[in-house]
Order: sequence, then C-alpha cells, then structure tokens
Amino acid sequence: IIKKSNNKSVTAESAKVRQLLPPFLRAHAVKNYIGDMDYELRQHLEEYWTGHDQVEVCPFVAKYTFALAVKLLLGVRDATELEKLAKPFVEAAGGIIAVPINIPGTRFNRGVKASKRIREVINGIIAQRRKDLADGTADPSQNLLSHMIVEVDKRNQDTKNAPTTDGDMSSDLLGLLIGGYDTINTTVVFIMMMLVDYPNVYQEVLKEQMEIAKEKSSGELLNWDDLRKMKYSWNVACEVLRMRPPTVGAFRVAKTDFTYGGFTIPKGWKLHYLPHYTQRNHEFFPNPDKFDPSRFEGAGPAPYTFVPFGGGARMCPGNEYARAEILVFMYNIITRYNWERLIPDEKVVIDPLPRPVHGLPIKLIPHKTQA
Ligand code: HEM
Repeated sequence: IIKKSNNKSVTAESAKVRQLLPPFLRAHAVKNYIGDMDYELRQHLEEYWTGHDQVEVCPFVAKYTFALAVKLLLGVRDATELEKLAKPFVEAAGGIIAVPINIPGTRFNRGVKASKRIREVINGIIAQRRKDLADGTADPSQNLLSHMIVEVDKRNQDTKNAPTTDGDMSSDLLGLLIGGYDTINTTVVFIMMMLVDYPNVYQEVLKEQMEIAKEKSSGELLNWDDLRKMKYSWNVACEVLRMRPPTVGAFRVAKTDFTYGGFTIPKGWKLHYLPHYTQRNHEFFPNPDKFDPSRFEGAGPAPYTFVPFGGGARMCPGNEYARAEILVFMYNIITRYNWERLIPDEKVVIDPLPRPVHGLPIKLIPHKTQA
C-alpha cells in the first residue's frame, strides 16, 4: 500500500488513450502484423547474426523490438527518422523507474530531457502525417498513429470535449512505445537463457517449430494459424513470464474499505501489486522455483494467479501484440540455431527490469538444415 491516492488526471488521460488502442492492439488487428514482425526479424537476423558465431542477445533484441514498434505503431520506416527516435528512446525508457530527482546528471533528468526530444520528433511526424492523410497519400487504417489522428480530429470537432492536443498524442505514443519495449525484450532474453539451461525444453520447442517450418514454402512468412499451433512454445514463454515477470507490478485504488491478511485497507488508498510474489505462491504453483512449462497445459493456472500482464479492466492492452512478437521471435531463432552461453553463470541485475549484466553473449550453432 503506497498512499492515499490523489492522481485523478493520470487515470483520465490513460482512459482516453485506451479508447483509441483496441482496434490496433486486439487479436484481429495483431493478425495483420505477424507478417511484418516476421519480415523485420528476418532482416535483422540477416544483418546482425548471419555469418557471426558469437553475438550479444540484449542489444540485438532491443534494436529489433524498437524498429518494429516504430514501424507498426507510428508507421515510420525511414532509417534516419528511426535513428532520431532510437537514441533518446533508450534514455527515456531508462528514466521511467528512477528516483525522481530532476537535477542535471541524474537518470531521471536524462529521461525527462530525452522524452522531450522524442515528443518533438513525434510532433513533427504527426504534422507530416496530417498532411499525408489530407492529400490521400496515407491511409487511416495503416498504423496506430494515422488512426489516432483521424479519431482525435473527429472527437475535437465536438466542442463539449476538452480538445486532445498533438502533445497529448505524442505523450500517449511514447507511453505505448515504452510499454512494449523493455517488457518484450526482457521476456525473449530470458526465454533464450532458459532454453540453454533446459535442453529438454529446447528440444520440445524445436520439434514444435520445425513441424510448422516444414509446412512453409521457402521465404513464406508466418501467419495467425501458425501462431495458433505454437502451444508448447507459448507455455514455455508463460513459464518464463511467471518466473521472471518483466514488470514490478502496477497500482490500484481501493474502491471500498476491505480487509486483507489481517490489515484493513481504507477506501481511496493506493495499492501496489507484485506479480513476482503472486506467481511464486506455493498454493497455486507447487514447487514454484522449478521451471515447468507443463503448468500451463489444460486449463492452466487459476484466474488472477498468473498476472504478468496485470488483470481486470486495466489489464495490459498489448498482451496479444506481445504474444505474437514473442512467438515470431521463438520461431525464427529456434528453427535457425541452437546456442550456448559464453558466460555460463552470468549474473542478473534488476535495473529496473531484470537483465543479464553482460547482455547475454552467446555462441550461435546454426542447424545443418535451415528452415
Ligand atoms: C511481455 C510484454 C508485456 C508485459 C509483461 C506487460 C505488462 C503490463 C502490465 C503488468 C501492465 C499494468 C496492468 C495493470 O495495471 O494491471 C501493463 C500496462 C500497459 N501496457 Fe503492457 N506489457 C507488455 C507489452 C505491452 C505492449 C507490447 C504494449 C503496446 C504495444 C503495452 C502497452 C501497455 C499500456 C498502454 C499499458 C497501460 C494500460 C492502462 O493503463 O490502462 N504493453 N503492461
């Protein structure tokens, strides 16, 4: 329990964004992104991993997830534009969970300055996109930003509503980029670590993914039906999300007085939940420190015991997008490679999300017959 809540404006602002998100983040929209996710990853692998026998996983994954999010959410494909966003983005993401001391030299201060620079770049992209939408060279259904501009402009015509500004939109978009960045990075990095540590699990995932690869013609991109077949792979990803939930939790406000564990929580108090503790509860996850993807077979864990994406009305709206990106990643890496850790006992730090301290350097062992 943190404190009595007084932060109504943040809640109202996120509620506004939430209304604009579903068409672009729900399963029916995510279906259309799978080809792009796959294509972009193949390009990245070709550029950064093909022909190398030693690589670092963390920077590679970060580059890929960022380029993909900028393409799918903002519709930006141009390398110069991407570079303008990429540099300050890493500092902005790093300042999100930092001691809020805004003086030069602090991580928080660097994050604030970087997010200002990103908003300026996004404001420029919004202005250009408005022109492109007006002269018909952009399509409103192409990406989240184009859709947002059309919806916001429509809504702003109704003078009863307080207008949503371009600044509001760029803040929301920055929030989205950040929300789906470190979370996915952390998940795929730990999947790669676990698959080295549990070779029997690696073999099972390989078998499942090779079955799918066998059915594809050369160069054919993944689609929704392929992802639906990746049941065991998703159980593995869920077990990683259970043992290493990327987020340190989220907040809720008590709507009424209630008692929990012998403590009375008064109405209006702010609460913080921690997926890490819930997901290691012996009652729901026997032998909780054991990596065991079979926990997710059949009906899986009881409701609200597995909460890496939160739960209820404010559950993460990016969960389908995340699932697709994680599975596309697993397919591409596993059908191409086996790998070994170059630092077998590499330490994990929490900074503020968990990450291997040296960026997970690995030795790549390509399969003899590639997918
Ligand atoms: C493995 C990947 C991800 C994990 C583990 C994750 C986890 C979470 C969690 C725990 C929350 C708080 C939910 C709550 O309040 O109970 C959240 C919120 C949110 N996430 Fe994600 N997330 C992931 C990926 C994404 C992606 C890919 C996007 C966008 C493309 C995204 C966008 C958001 C947004 C906008 C919110 C705020 C929702 C609101 O306040 O109503 N997330 N996420």
